[in-house]
Amino acid sequence: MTHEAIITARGLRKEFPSAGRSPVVAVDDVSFELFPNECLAIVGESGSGKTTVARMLVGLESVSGGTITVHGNSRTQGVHKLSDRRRWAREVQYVFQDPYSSLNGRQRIGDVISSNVRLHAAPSQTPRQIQMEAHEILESVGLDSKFFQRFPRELSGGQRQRVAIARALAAKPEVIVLDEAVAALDVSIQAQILNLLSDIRAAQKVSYLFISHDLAVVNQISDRMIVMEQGRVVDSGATAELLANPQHGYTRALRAAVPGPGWKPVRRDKLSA
Ligand SMILES: Nc1ncnc2c1ncn2[C@@H]1O[C@H](COP(=O)(O)OP(=O)(O)OP(=O)(O)O)[C@@H](O)[C@H]1O
Repeated sequence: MTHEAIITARGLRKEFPSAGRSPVVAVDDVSFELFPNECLAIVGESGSGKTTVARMLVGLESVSGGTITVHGNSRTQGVHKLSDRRRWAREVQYVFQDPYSSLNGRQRIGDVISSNVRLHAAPSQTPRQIQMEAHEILESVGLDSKFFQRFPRELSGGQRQRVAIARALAAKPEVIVLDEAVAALDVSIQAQILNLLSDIRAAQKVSYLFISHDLAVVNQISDRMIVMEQGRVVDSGATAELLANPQHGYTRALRAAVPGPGWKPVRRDKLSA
């Protein structure tokens, strides 16, 4: 891991207006860094502000205070030019929680992927090369050529989430934000997707900002984590250490709430994935 962060958030703040009352402070003084090829988890219960942080990063929400930069370039002001939008998209892609609503039902899977490849392709790339690349990307997420002609409704939840990951990869991003990306899936399918994400990270040197309320999942995939409660970061550190020895009462409470007999943190160096 080099020491130059890709993403740097400093004192990030988000207020939402609330009719007749003082604004809701969804994110309050949040700071973190994301380094190349690492997986940083943002953990917290529903409403703690995780998604709002991610939405500010990708420009889906304005920033009320503080800064968020990618390679030192501010994302606080938003972008207007198409070329800047494309650059932002190449830097950071977003995979949403719900694989059922995040894909356009009328678009074939092949088109979902090839349209994103095309958007970020070099001008010299031919349509045939773009098609081939789209096939390769689908293959890399475990979906063979027969999926190219299919529609989202013909796929399972896990397969759809593979498509959503493939669509993100088509932009060749440096960072993928995974926002509760396995939360809607059965536990066995979750494990397959987490393994896939680990394989992709090993092969492609991509970084993940992995948003989740589920410490068992975070334990499997992330190197470091920050814990959010009511908009603030209350705990942070290496995932295995923090889960073994949570510093903050809130992290201890989250940790204690993880279901399953004999649940214990797994050291990353003992993980096979
Ligand atoms: N557009 C909005 N307008 C007003 N309040 C909002 C808006 N979006 C989020 N909030 C509020 O901001 C707070 C943080 O929400 P956020 O969705 O970021 O939390 P979260 O930790 O991601 O939870 P979840 O996993 O349920 O999405 C909540 O109190 C939420 O109600």
